[in-house]
Amino acid sequence: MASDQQKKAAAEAALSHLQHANIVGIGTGSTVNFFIDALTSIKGSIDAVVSSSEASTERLRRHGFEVRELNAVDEIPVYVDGADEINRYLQMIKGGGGALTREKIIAAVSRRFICIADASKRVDVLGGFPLPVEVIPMARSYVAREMVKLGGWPALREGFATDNGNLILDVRNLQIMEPSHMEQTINNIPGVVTVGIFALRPADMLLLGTDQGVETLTAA
Ligand SMILES: O=C(CO)[C@H](O)[C@H](O)COP(=O)(O)O
Repeated sequence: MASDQQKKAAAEAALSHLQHANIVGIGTGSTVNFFIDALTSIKGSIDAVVSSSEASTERLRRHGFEVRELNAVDEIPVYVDGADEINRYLQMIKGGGGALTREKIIAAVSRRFICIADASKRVDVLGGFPLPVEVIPMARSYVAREMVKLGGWPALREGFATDNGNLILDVRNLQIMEPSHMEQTINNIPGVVTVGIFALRPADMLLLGTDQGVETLTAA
């Protein structure tokens, strides 16, 4: 099955895990785009959505969803988002689309985080995918040097600014054996807005599109 078909199958499977949530948190990326499209079939049962990026907001509005500011909601029952890599503990690397900061904030507010992904995203050790780090522009070189001290090879994502007006360093060559520790270490570097490791708040459930169908995984 092509990866797009796997993404679509995982996205559609997420519909049956919303459990009548009145507010749904929406991630960013091509898998989430399939989810947004599928969500239209139950639009009537959702009061509003909270979006993690301008791109998702635009798609949601086009489909007629009410997009609510995060500050206007107290709690989000369920958040659905993709991942660039995910391990057996449902810890992830995210940020391939550059929306990692807003994604991490919405994940923190949400009661349940459902990750939807194609089979290629499932890994034993995080770090094969270049780790995105959102940085304040004036700290770019300093943070890059700090990444080198950690053994990484940082590269500026050329011609890209996040929805928050910041830059992204994509860091290769990191074998992330202790994701929570690495998440804290990198987040503590002055100038880092967010690192794309989601380990301190992992997903609660993974819906993985595979050639054999959609597998449902909870943390090992
Ligand atoms: O973290 C993300 C965006 O910041 C995405 O969830 C991640 O990049 C996966 O994207 P896709 O569904 O297109 O493979």
